[in-house]
Amino acid sequence: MAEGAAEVSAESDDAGDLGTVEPERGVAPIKPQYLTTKEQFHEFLEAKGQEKPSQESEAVDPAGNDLAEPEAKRIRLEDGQTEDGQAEEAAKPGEQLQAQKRARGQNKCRPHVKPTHYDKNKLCPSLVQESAARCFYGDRCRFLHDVGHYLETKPADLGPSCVLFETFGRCPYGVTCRFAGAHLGPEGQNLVREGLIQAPPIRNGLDKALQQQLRKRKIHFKRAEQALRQLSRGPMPGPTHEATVLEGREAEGAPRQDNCDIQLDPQEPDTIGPPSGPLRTCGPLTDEDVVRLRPREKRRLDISGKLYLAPLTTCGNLPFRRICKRFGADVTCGEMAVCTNLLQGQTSEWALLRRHPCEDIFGVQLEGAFPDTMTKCAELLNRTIEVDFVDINVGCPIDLVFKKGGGCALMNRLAKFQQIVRGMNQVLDVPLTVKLRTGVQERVNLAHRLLPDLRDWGAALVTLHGRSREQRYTKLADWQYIEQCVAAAHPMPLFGNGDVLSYEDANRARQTGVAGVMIARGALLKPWLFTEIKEQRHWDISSSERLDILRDFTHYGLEHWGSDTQGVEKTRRFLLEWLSFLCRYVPVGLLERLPQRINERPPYYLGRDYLETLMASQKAADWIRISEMLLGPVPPNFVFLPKHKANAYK
Ligand SMILES: Cc1cc2nc3c(=O)[nH]c(=O)nc-3n(C[C@H](O)[C@H](O)[C@H](O)COP(=O)(O)O)c2cc1C
Repeated sequence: MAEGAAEVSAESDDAGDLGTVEPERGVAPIKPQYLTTKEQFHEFLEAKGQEKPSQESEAVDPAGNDLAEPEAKRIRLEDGQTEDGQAEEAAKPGEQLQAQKRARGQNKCRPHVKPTHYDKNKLCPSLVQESAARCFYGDRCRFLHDVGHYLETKPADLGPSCVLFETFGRCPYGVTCRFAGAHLGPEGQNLVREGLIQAPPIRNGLDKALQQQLRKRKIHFKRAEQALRQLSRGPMPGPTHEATVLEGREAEGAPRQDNCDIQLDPQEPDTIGPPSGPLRTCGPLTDEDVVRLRPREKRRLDISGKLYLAPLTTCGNLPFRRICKRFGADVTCGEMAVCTNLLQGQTSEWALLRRHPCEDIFGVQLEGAFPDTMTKCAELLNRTIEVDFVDINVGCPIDLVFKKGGGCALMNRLAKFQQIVRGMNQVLDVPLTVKLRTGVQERVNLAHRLLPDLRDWGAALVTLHGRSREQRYTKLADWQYIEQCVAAAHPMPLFGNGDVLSYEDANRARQTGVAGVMIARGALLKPWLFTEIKEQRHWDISSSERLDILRDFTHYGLEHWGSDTQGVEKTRRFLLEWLSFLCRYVPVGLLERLPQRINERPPYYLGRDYLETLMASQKAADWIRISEMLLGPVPPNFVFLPKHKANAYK
C-alpha cells in the first residue's frame, strides 16, 4: 500500500509460550526494585519533563531545544482515545462491542494529515533545484519566488549540522533544508564541500517516462499476455527464459529503465518486455553479447539458514531496514505494494519498492486478487527494478484486501491462486515466493494442503506465519503446525514466522526443520535481535545506545524522505510509529527471568535512568518527546495517533 497511506492490521498481541496453541497471557517478570505504579510512573516523567533538560537530554538534543514545555498542551489526540493512543474503556455494557472494535489492532479513524504540498509559504522548487532554470508555471505558480520573504517565514533551523551535507558534501534541499545554516554561504548560496561524495543512486525509482506510459495505459505486456493466454488454455509448463542482450546487461547490474529495450520506442511505444521477433539490440552484436544470448535458467534464491526481516507495512520502511541490516538481518523485503496501484504508476506505491545498496538480498511484496493484474505487474517489475525475488502476500488479513479476493482469501480461491502463481512465475526471471498464513478460520488449517501445489506451480520458497486470519495476533503462532508443514513443502524450502523475540525462540523455531526464520515484531521491539541470534546472547543494551539507534534512523530518514519540513515531519511520523512498538521492549538487566516473551505485557517500571523510563512509556506524548530530542519541536497543532495499536493488549 502507498507509502504513508497503508492500512494493515497489526492486531493486539496476546500472551503465552511459543509453541502452545492456547497461550496464557503473561506479565513480563521485572525485578521488584524497578516496579512502580502507573501514577508514579507518569508523575516521574511529568516531573522530569518540567525540569530543564538534564545533561543526558542536552547531549541528545541537536537543536538545544528546551524540552521542558509539556507536550500535552500542544498535542491533540483523537476523540475517544486516551493519551496513550488506546481506546477509553467502555463504561456501559451497550458500548462494549464498540469499544472492543476500537481496541482491536488498528486506529482506523486516525486524523488525516494535510499534505504540505500547497503550502503557500513553500518555496518554488525551481529555486531549490539547481538544474531547473526557471519556473515552468510563471505567474500562475502558487509557490513563493522571493527567497528573502521565504526565509522570513521559515521556522528556525532544527540543528547546527545537516546529515546530507555531512555525508555527501551537498544538500539538495538547499535553502529549504531545516538544517540549512550548515550549508548556506553569506549570500544564501547552497555550499558544496570539497571531496563531494556522490549520493547512492536511487534504486527502483519510477522513471518519469514509464510513469506517463503507465498512466496513459500505453504499455503492452507481451509476455504476461502470452502467459495468460496459455493459462486460459490449461496449466502451463515450467518457466522458460529466453536470454536477451537486455537481460545480459541487467545481469551486469545496468539500470534497467535506461536500457534500450525498455525505453519507449517511437516505433513501438506501447511495448515492454523481450521482443518476440528478431532481437533488437542497442548496436552491433559482439562475441560477448552472443555468449549472453544463451538460454539461461531462472535465477536461484538460496537463503536457507538466513535471518529474514519480514515485510512490514509502514514500519518496514527503507530507513528501518537499514537499521536491521546493520544488526545482522540477511534478507529484507519491501512493504506490501498493491499491484493495481503500481500498474497505474502511483508514485507513493512505487516508493515502496526502493532498495538501499546495503540490502544485498532484497525482495518486493505484491498484493492482488487477479491473475491478469498480478502477472502484468510481475512483468513490469521484472523489467524495471532490481530485486532478488518477488513475494506474493497471501497472508494479508485486512478486510479491504480480503473482500476483493486478495491476501488470505486466495487460500480459498485455488484456481485464481494457481493462475497467479503460474502466470507470475512465467514472466519473472527472479524467483517467486509466497507468504501464507495457516488458513482463514481458526480451526481450519489450509497451508499443509496448499504447499505441495505451490511447489508444483513453481514457487521457489514459502513463508508460513503460524496463525490464521481469524486469530490475528490473539494466539501464539502454532510452531507445531509449521513443523508439520515443513514435510508437506519438501523439497521446497519453508520459512517459519511467528513470535520470535530472542535467540532461544529462534533456536526452538529452527528445531522444527524450517529452512529459515522470518522476524517481524521482534525486529520492531529490538532491531538488535538479529545480532543476539547470530551471537547467541542477550544484549543488555543501554538507553543511550538505543537512542543512538533512533538517531541513526532519523539520519537515514532525512536522507530518504528529505531534510526540508516535509521530510522532517515524515521522518518523525515513521519514528513515532516505530516508537509505538519499541516501548514494549523490557531491558535485559531489569528482567528477573530471561528472555522476554512477545506475549508478555510489561508492567509499569522505572528504568535505570530517565531515558530508559521514557522509552518504556506507552503514551504518545512521551514518544513525541523522544522525537523532539532528535528532530526538534513538533509543528503547531501536531496530531499523532499510531496506525497500529501495538501498545494495546487485549
Ligand atoms: C506493523 C506490521 C506490519 C505488517 N505488514 C505486513 C506486510 O506488509 N506484509 C506481510 O506479509 N505481513 C505483514 N505483517 C505481518 C508480519 O510480516 C508477520 O507475518 C507477523 O507479524 C507475524 O510475525 P511476528 O510474530 O514475528 O510479528 C505486518 C505485521 C506488523 C506488526
